[in-house]
Amino acid sequence: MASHQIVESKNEKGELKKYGAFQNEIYYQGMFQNRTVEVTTDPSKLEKQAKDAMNHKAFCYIAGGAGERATMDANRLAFRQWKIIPRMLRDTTNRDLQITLFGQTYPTPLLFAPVGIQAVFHPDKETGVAKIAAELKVPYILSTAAASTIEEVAEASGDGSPRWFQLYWPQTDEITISLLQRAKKARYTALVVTLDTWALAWRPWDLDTGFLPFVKGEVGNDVGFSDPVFQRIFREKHGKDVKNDIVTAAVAWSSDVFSGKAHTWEQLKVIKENWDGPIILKGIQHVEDAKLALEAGVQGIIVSNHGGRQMDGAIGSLDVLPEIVDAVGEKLTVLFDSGVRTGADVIKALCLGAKGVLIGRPWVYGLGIAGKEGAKQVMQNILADLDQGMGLSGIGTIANCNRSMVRKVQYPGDSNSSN
Ligand SMILES: Cc1cc2nc3c(=O)[nH]c(=O)nc-3n(C[C@H](O)[C@H](O)[C@H](O)COP(=O)(O)O)c2cc1C
Ligand SMILES: O=C(O)C(=O)c1ccccc1
Repeated sequence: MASHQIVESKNEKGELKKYGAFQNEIYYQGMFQNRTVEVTTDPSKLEKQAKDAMNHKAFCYIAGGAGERATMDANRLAFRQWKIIPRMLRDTTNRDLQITLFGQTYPTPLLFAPVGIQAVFHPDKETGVAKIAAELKVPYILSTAAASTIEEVAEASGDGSPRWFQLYWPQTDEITISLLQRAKKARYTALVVTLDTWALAWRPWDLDTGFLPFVKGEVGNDVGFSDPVFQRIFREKHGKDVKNDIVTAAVAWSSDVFSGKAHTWEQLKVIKENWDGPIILKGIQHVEDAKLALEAGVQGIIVSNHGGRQMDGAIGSLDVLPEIVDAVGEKLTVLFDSGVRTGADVIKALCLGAKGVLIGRPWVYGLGIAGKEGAKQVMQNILADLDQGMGLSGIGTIANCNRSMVRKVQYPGDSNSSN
């Protein structure tokens, strides 16, 4: 049972713990109070725990969203309104959480969403999270806006561990191609191209706290600053090396990557010509864009509104998932993120047709609270909750998730807690 192996661990005598399944592992730790890190198991308390533990600006950066956070609310409300209809008298004692994406099998349906500048949350940063992701065998998706380099994260994640690269698409093709070559060489197996953040949104919390460290050159430019093509172009233009003027270099890098200029469908050609593995477009919300993605010849999409951090007023991401799956789900691998907080949320997204689910803020809070082990604990909690919830819903394998098991119902009291 691949889903059980990854949480097997040994006691002091070297015996395998008899509690193998995800939920038993967490129950066991809770009952005997031997959790190695104290991250709450209550999703509605996680944000508050992070707020108390973290530097104020860094906390606001994670917890904040675009505008009045209406899309963040819509993401949660959509999850509240979709309800699970459990099945009974099915043998689901041994659950299998495996999925297969692009020919690769993974023991769970979760992925670490790409998250930038992780050094501002904890010194463990990307390299630390990549390590615990490898331990969990959950794919780690490295952001272009990282505080570690492509090569450092590959090294930390180790041979054979699943890692994908997320591209913030530079305006300069030569730089794009160089990033893709580096990611290929460092054996990232899939490429996520984020489409919704060619300019940063109006984010009041960051504006009010003055949080934009990568533009000032403080942190978060490691992928760019370590790039030989970016370095050469910078030298030619400015007559000096990146390392001798990181403030100017940061402006040059961030204005190439977050240029305020959207690319076009035609320009995807450059990426397709320079990447051998699967290409996944992140930030799709409109069914017509999903169809254009199919026409463009990519292999997957991530139905996402960036966790409500980009277009405020945009629809809750879960609400567009069914129509997108109906339109392209047989031909494209449809992944999902935005607003996933619990095991039940994962089940809902899978029942609505997602083939895998990315987790954003929750593990970042865990990272802020207790470093990489905190991030790991949060993912394990969601996995345990998912494992248990699958059993209680009569779902033995991920393939059993289907639309007959969910229904949209609007109760007057539905609220948007667990942001
Ligand atoms: C602090 C933070 C930084 C993020 N940085 C990136 C990034 O560098 N690249 C990217 O594609 N998405 C980024 N995202 C968006 C996530 O990948 C994901 O779409 C989002 O967090 C999902 O919503 P959720 O937080 O409600 O789970 C970031 C999200 C957060 C919270
Ligand atoms: O904050 C984000 O959502 C994001 O995608 C980002 C943008 C710039 C730098 C780092 C992360």
